[in-house]
Amino acid sequence: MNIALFGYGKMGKMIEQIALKRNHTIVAKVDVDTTEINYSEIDVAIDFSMPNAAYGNIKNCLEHNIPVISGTTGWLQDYQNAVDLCKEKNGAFIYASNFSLGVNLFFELNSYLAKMMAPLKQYNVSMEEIHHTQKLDAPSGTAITLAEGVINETDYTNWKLDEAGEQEIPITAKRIADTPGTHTVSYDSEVDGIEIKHTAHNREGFALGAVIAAEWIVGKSGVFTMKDVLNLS
Ligand SMILES: NC(=O)C1=CN([C@@H]2O[C@H](COP(=O)(O)OP(=O)(O)OC[C@H]3O[C@@H](n4cnc5c(N)ncnc54)[C@H](O)[C@@H]3O)[C@@H](O)[C@H]2O)C=CC1
Ligand SMILES: O=C(O)C1=N[C@H](C(=O)O)C[C@H](O)C1
Repeated sequence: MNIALFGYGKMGKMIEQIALKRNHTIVAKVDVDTTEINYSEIDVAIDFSMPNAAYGNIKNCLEHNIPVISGTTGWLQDYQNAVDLCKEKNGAFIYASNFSLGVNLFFELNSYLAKMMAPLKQYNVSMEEIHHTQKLDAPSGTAITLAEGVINETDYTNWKLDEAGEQEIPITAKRIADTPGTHTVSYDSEVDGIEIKHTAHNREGFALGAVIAAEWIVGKSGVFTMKDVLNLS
């Protein structure tokens, strides 16, 4: 497969390594200073760029009928526009806040636990995410997906960074050097606590998941999620 990388930073470079090992060809490495892109040779685009760049990259690819995988976080105010454009162009698009298999299993576990905890009003939920110090957005996309998973199963209505109101899930974002991504969901009562935690040891899991999603989407049309790719419930 001919892959174009949009964003050639930490993730772009890791995805390149994994893609080459899986016998794909990288036909473009598009970064902030790229002036020309030959769309005709691209089978699929993988965007891990920046919050202010992701939607523009996705739009350009969909307008050139290129299927797009996006892992960039912090641009979701434009997600619905991407969905609408994808449908209008009969294109193919996946956004995932986290492409790793482990986190996608963790999302399922989070929803299952939230469903069990929903009637137990003596427990309050909270979340913590820890990432490296170069991360631009907070809270992480993964923490937002986890919060949405809890909101779908409980009476919580929203999430909030730091101090939260009555029906809101408080999310704490910490920035510590060289931390690829750690997410904890906690339920606390006066007498005990329950925690589930996912720790990324490096970026390989994210990159492999993105390449698997790219392999999966070629030849399809529609807006998909990692649940579709991994065939999860
Ligand atoms: N969904 C997932 O599984 C994961 C998502 N991420 C997200 O992916 C994004 C990238 O992460 P990193 O590679 O760690 O960041 P990074 O800062 O190392 O790389 C981002 C790259 O995008 C480039 N860029 C800026 N404007 C651009 C434009 N208009 N077009 C193309 N490239 C442009 C930057 O110059 C930089 O090289 C972040 O939003 C991060 O939160 C990161 C890891 C996993
Ligand atoms: O910026 C990162 O590094 C990561 N970003 C994603 C997020 O915001 O959840 C995924 C992963 O946690 C690493």
